[in-house]
Amino acid sequence: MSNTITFVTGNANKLKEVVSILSSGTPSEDGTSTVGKFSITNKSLDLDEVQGTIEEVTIHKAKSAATILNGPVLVEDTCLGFEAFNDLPGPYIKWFVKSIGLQGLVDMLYKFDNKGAHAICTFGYCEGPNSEVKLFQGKTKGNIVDSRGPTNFGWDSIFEPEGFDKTYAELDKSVKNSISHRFKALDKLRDFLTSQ
Ligand SMILES: O=P(O)(O)OP(=O)(O)OP(=O)(O)OC[C@H]1O[C@@H](n2cnc3c(O)ncnc32)[C@H](O)[C@@H]1O
Ligand SMILES: [Mg+2]
Repeated sequence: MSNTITFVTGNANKLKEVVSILSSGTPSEDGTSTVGKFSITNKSLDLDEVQGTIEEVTIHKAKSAATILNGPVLVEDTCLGFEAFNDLPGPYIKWFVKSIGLQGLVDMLYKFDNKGAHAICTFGYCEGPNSEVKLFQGKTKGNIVDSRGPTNFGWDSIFEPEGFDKTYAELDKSVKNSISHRFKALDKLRDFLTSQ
């Protein structure tokens, strides 16, 4: 089995965070990271996303990527769910951001006192087209607030993680990358890969 895993994503900001977290802040120049015996490289592809739970969406993404690339792949799907909405939009958050914007998301919670939200990141690792997909999930709780900070990465500017008075967008990248949903999921993935 090849020791090179391809991280497949169409999102440059995700990729930056993954490389930075896996290389503990000092990424190699070509964006490749090393975890245990594995070298993680990347490819930008927009994979089809099915409807379903975050697990189903991630498994489908991983299988599609492993089939297209015919080798070991890593994919990731990110959810943002509101407590007042029984964890919706969840895996559909991307389409909500696109269609109603950040202010629209804030307005969805206008009538509710509970502004609680969960950011969930799920990595799917698949060794090849006929292999099972292994999932690694991380969750960070926070609150939805009026947009503060740069708005270049998804819903970062309206999510204030619990225990902080800054949004993800206002926090130093190194701080976000030490508490985020993505960091927690990568911690589990790193444990798995280093034990292989
Ligand atoms: O190709 P993939 O990896 O699927 O990249 P994507 O941008 O389509 O990402 P998702 O399908 O996982 O959708 C997640 C949405 O949440 C956004 N997002 C993901 N991680 C985020 C983070 O850490 N902070 C803020 N927004 C984030 C992202 O921009 C999307 O709008
Ligand atoms: Mg996507």
